[in-house]
Amino acid sequence: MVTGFLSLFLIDWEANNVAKTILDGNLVSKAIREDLKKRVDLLKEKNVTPCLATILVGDNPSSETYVKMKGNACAKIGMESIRIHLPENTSTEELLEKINELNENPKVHGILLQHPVPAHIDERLAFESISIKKDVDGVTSMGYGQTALGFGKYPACTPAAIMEIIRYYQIPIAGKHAVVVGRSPILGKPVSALLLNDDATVTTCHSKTTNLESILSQADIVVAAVGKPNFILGDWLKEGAVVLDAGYNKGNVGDVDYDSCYEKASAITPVPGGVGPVTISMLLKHTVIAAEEM
Ligand SMILES: Nc1nc2c(c(=O)[nH]1)N[C@@H](CN(C=O)c1ccc(C(=O)N[C@@H](CCC(=O)O)C(=O)O)cc1)CN2
Repeated sequence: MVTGFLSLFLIDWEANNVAKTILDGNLVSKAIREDLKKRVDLLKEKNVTPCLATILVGDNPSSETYVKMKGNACAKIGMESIRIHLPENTSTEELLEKINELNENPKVHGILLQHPVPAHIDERLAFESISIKKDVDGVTSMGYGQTALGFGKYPACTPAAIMEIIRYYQIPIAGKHAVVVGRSPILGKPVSALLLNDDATVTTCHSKTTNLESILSQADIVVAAVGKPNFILGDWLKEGAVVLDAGYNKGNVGDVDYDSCYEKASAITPVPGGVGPVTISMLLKHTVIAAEEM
């Protein structure tokens, strides 16, 4: 029997129904990078320094920031990085040539081609030219296929980050209804596959989906990967849903309207400080694995 202040507190707790968890990507990231630092030190004792090559084409300021963040993150845990910055007018052939050089460079364990590339470049062809052994960003069709079949070594990094956050916070997914909003090749499609592989019942929604709100109202887990700022509203959610916001819109704004979704959710990732930092940690992790397996 609970009496007094405690009983009032419990009634209030039950009335609000859900305890909130802010899914802290910086915390998850810190744990991953601490482990990676130790693994990098061990590799260095064997004269192997994990090395990530990043390729940026053009002058998109956000992409410049992300590539810089990746290079800095490598340095912080003792990894090497090679930063290649190609001009906006680079041709597809020139880009393929550069990727080929990196494929053949034995010092390089992982290759990242920053998306998006300028419109005149065939991005798919460029992604496909990355050696599967060095596809630490999970962008090749072979990498995606392996991920979908459940034996991929390097799933695309944002989907991998979402799964890592789910694991870190021990959020149950088997038998849960996960709704992914977005179907891009390096986000919506692979995260749907990863959730399915972990026994969620997955609905993938996209721009032609009718009744999005009604589908979302049945979701236990929502992954927002739509690329539209503040798009998902709290009113659309089931009480107690877990919300993972993979949006990275201008001004560090997510795809989820945080304040209204926070009210409804039992757990939610913020932007910034949610999926983003873990995405970079997964890229480092995949590169370290590639170096370990060399
Ligand atoms: N080849 C790829 N291109 C792109 C990917 C990718 O995974 N592979 N993802 C996105 C952008 N992205 C990485 O490239 C990315 C975006 C945002 C963050 C991040 O940590 N954001 C911070 C805030 C940023 C800041 O402080 O300025 C956060 O959310 O806390 C990391 C990676 C597109 N392209």
